[in-house]
Amino acid sequence: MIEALIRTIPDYPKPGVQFRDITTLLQDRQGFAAAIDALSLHYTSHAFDKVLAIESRGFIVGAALAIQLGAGFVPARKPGKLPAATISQSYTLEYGMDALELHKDAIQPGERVLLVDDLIATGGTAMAAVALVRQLGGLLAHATFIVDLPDLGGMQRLQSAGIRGFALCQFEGH
Ligand SMILES: O=P(O)(O)OC[C@H]1O[C@H](OP(=O)(O)OP(=O)(O)O)[C@H](O)[C@@H]1O
Ligand SMILES: Nc1ncnc2[nH]cnc12
Repeated sequence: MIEALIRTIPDYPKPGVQFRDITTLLQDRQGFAAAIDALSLHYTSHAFDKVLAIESRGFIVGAALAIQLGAGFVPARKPGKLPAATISQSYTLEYGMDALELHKDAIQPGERVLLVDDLIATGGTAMAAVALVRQLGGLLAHATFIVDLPDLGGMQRLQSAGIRGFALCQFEGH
């Protein structure tokens, strides 16, 4: 059901990319709630101090999930957006390059962190977030997504870093 509510836009933002658009899921009141419930249900036997979500689509999923899991919310933002002292990590995307920043005081050493984004493709974005959390001494063993694009290998990269990834649905191809 969740998969059926996600729209595919061919050749966006550049030729060859099949863009998996979650806005059609978010605008469906039952679909959005079902997605957050399913992600939350997956972690009933876990305890997290913080949900760390990635700008910008990750914020939508991460904020809702943080409330359901009873965790604090930490935004990982694109460069120049966070007002206090930050650490930074650059990465490559399916369609470009970018960087992520985290407030230095957003995570305390030993805190258990759940990484949240709407989608994992190459895993470049998620791995940058992992590096930032670990630099601050956070414990990051789980990452969760609505969509996984398995052909791009992101989940395997997470697994190699000792992180257990979970996604509600998969789309084959790019
Ligand atoms: O696994 P990867 O290859 O790193 O790609 C996944 C990332 O790409 C998208 O974000 P995007 O950078 O397009 O930003 P947005 O959320 O602001 O649209 C998506 O929301 C993930 O964060
Ligand atoms: N194919 C894709 N669809 C939507 N978001 C993405 N982020 C990276 N690749 C993507």
